[in-house]
Amino acid sequence: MASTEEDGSVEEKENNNKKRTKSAIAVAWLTFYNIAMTAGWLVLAMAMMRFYIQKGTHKGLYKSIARTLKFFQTIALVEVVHCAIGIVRTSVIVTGVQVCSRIFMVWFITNSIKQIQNEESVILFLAVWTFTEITRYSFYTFNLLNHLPYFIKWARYNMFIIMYPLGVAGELLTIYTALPYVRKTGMLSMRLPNKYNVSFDYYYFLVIVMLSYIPLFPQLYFHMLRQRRKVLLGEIIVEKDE
Ligand SMILES: CCCCCCCCCCCCC[C@@H](O)CC(=O)SCCNC(=O)CCNC(=O)[C@H](O)C(C)(C)COP(=O)(O)OP(=O)(O)OC[C@H]1O[C@@H](n2cnc3c(N)ncnc32)[C@H](O)[C@@H]1OP(=O)(O)O
Repeated sequence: MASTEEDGSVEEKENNNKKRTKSAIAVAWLTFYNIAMTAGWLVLAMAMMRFYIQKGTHKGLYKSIARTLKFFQTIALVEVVHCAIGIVRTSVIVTGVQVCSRIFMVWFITNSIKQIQNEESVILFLAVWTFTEITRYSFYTFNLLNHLPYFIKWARYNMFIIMYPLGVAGELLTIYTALPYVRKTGMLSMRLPNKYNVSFDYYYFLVIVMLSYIPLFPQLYFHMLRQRRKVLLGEIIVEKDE
């Protein structure tokens, strides 16, 4: 009996040690990840400002930062994995929608349709994303290091109130501007007859994407409002299990 109890406590200790080691690894990885992402978006911010100061126009700005933007925005897919394996307490669905819609904007809209790259709406969503991500990743970094300045916490949970609608406006305007080019060129579309016997019209797909902002965006926005109440006002919020 005594030995069983002893075994039990050894096992328990081992499990606790494992949990501690795992969370230490998770914390180390997240700290590294968030520092790298803060740096990446800071580089983007500086590149955009330098371009604008030197050239005095936004024309050509997207092209000049496209590679860095594609790299750091695509890497953000890792955040869906963070949620899925449980190292951050965030919904996979909320994070998935946020990250995938951004990746879609970057790769399948702005990168694929050269004619729209100089639109003001592109600069609008780029500026908003950049500001948001610098704030968000520095918030996570300082939080993990237990040295979170209040102004970063304040900015993380207040600026989105304006930034989210502005970012969405930039994204929707960009897709809207892309529609005539997509219709004219028939890009990424498949018309019948073809050997796969499949028809796909990218133009209508984009219309559906635009419409999908109506049910999806409020969910992201209200999620952030709930997070805001929890973090800034200390409200206890019971989230439904997924
Ligand atoms: C294929 C075609 C798809 C087309 C889809 C079309 C539909 C699209 C509709 C959607 C529109 C989106 C538009 C969007 O792109 C526009 C913009 O972004 S504009 C700029 C403004 N944006 C924002 O402010 C972004 C706000 N969103 C977010 O911050 C996140 O993405 C979100 C997942 C929504 C919310 O974040 P989260 O739930 O993680 O909240 P918290 O930050 O409070 O964190 C919760 C806890 O998790 C910990 N955490 C999370 N991530 C990390 C990390 N990287 N490192 C460390 N810790 C992390 C965090 O600390 C919290 O922990 P705890 O509760 O323990 O304190």
